[in-house]
Amino acid sequence: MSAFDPAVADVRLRIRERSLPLRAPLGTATGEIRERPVFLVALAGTFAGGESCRGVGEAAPLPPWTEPVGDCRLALEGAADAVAAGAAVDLGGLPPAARHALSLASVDARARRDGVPLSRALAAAGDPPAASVPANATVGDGSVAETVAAADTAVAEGFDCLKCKVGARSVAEDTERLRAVRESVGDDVVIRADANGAWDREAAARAVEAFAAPDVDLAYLEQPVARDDHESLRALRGRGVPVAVDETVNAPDGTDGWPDPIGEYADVAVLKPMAQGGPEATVAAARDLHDRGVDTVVTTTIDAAVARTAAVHVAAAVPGGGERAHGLATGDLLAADVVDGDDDPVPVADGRVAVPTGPGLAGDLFDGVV
Ligand SMILES: O=C(O)CCC(=O)c1ccccc1C(=O)O
Ligand SMILES: [Mg+2]
Repeated sequence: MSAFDPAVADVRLRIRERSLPLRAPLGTATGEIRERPVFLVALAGTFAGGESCRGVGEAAPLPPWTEPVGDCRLALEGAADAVAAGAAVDLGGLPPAARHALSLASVDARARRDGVPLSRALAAAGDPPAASVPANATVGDGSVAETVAAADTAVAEGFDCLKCKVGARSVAEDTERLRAVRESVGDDVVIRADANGAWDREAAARAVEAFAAPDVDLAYLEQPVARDDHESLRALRGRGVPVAVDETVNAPDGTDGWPDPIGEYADVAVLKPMAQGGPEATVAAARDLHDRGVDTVVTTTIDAAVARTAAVHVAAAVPGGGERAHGLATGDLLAADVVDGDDDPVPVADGRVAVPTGPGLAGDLFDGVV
């Protein structure tokens, strides 16, 4: 009997820790991201029906979206020890990145046993997952010239949606950056901005007013104010720029702190599977949000290829997931990954990612990485 999946016998859990440097630091309003610690986990055992059970998962902890790396390591080591001792592991009691790793390994194993892609296993029964999903390019903080150069490169690569980091400099400078990007890329490209909670209500209101102007034409502004400044989120609605929430709905302590009713506080919810505790929890949250009139955009926390591939399956399975761009073009931000670029099962081509069609995450592609 498995510790965290009652259908699995003789269960074993292997963990491998790595640290993946970014090619260049990603500038955000809360500092630079330079390196990503990741834990790869392999689940092996035997299903009750006698079929072999193999699944791969990943935890890529990143505060404040998830628990710190040390807590994640302890949680995973504790789970592996419990599994080895035949004791129960309560996935719900683990912090989100550790929970993501184990629930991903578990759903990958079940989808591989059933011979269906992870996206199919995650989607609602009568609702086929998207075959491909659009992705936005992620443009870090930088000077006007650097921002325009990054935007132009992304558009030349085929992206028609850009997400620019803002909030690291003044609202006036960010407006200048976005206006210059709009001027350079033209009217057919969707531009989003992400302030990572940098502003108070007054600065955010100035930003919204400036970004609503036709010479910027922002599609949405992500996390303009601090995660728990719910009333400012509500006050910023309906002023010409849709509001997206990220940190507000991706906190390590779960959904308890979400503003309610969420539809009064946000037009769009950015869901990070790594912060939501796994693929299944993320799809469930997206369905709930959809019922409340809030669209979901799925993004990574700059994860390694295992969790990035899982996020692509999740994006394909959420309601309307094939129709809007997701934050899934983060593989190229890494200087090294757990598979070579040539083996990446979810490359971005022309601004889209094809959803892998093999069983589970990507067939047995990741079995060697743990
Ligand atoms: O959404 C994207 O384009 C990529 C993901 C991204 O921006 C991100 C990556 C790591 C940590 C936080 C964030 C964020 O959305 O704030
Ligand atoms: Mg964000």
